[in-house]
Amino acid sequence: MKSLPDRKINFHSLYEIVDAPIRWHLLRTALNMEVFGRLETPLSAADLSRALGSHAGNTEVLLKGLTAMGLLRKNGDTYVNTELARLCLCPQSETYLGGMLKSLSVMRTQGMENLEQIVLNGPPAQESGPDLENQSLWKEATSYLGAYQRAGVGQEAVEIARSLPEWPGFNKMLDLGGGAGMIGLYLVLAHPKMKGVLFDLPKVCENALPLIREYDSDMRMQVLAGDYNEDQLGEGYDLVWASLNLYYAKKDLNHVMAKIHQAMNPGGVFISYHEGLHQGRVSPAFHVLGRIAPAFRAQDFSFDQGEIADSMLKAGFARVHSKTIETVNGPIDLDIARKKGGNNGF
Ligand SMILES: C[S@@+](CC[C@H](N)C(=O)[O-])C[C@H]1O[C@@H](n2cnc3c(N)ncnc32)[C@H](O)[C@@H]1O
Repeated sequence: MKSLPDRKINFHSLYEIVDAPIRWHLLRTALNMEVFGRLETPLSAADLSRALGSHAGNTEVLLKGLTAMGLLRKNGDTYVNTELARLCLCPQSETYLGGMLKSLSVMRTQGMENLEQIVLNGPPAQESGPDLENQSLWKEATSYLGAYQRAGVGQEAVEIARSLPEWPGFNKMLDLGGGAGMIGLYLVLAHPKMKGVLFDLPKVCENALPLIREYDSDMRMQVLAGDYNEDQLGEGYDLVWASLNLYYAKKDLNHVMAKIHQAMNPGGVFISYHEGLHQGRVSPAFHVLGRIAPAFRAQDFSFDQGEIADSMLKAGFARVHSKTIETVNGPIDLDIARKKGGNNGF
């Protein structure tokens, strides 16, 4: 006779894997139907369904699901946005992340519906994912990148840069591949005198400039359009900031790094903010999984831990200090490089 297994396995994490797409379907549907925009003030499911022209019963099911996910609060018969939904999911908010989340979901899951075929046969013969070197894609992304940068990433950059002993002496900074340019703008406006330059692809700069001017009446932030693989980056920088954008320099990272080094003043500081994969590229999970769809298309573009720091040293930076910090973008490696000269003692 067989005996029953004498084990008590905690397999709850497997349910969470099954549930993950459910959460996204609920959120995507609510974003598409502009549910959050209407729940700034409390509404019952019946009132909301009248406003949306939707099925009353299923509108209530949707609202209950969003409440269970912590995006709405239920009070009696009415539903209202939580703080997170109010700030990040209402289209009228300056920190609306709905556009970015929808675009991320496409980038992160493209091709996954045929995953068995891809695992069996290898990457599709024709590239099927978004072309991340396409200027138009980044141009369209500028407005949602701006909201993302205003939602805390800009302030995070300020905290990092302000903790540098060189901070008070900075006069000019470069936000390299900065997209909407808000991170550079936060840095510049947090400093009494520093001016800034956003460097990005020409079509992106066209969209970024009016966004920057909304906040920068003194014109402390300028825009320099170009491709960092081909063009010069300007000169005289005391601080260079590059976050989540050096992937497109990967064909020859050392070449771009040498240009960054050359564009900086003696004693200048270069802060790189990128993921660093380790343990044979299986960790951190957030980055491994977030970029696994392109990896299946043979476009595994994430950085290894130490890759950027090595390139900084090859380019002639005197010293690199690296550390991993927890961010809204998961664990991020900060590689802080110093150029010889100035008052930094190298
Ligand atoms: C993921 S966004 C990151 C934006 C910003 N640094 C941030 O952290 O929010 C990548 C940026 O790199 C820029 N980029 C891509 N290829 C580039 C190139 N060859 N030269 C300059 N910028 C480039 C894109 O236009 C886009 O703005």
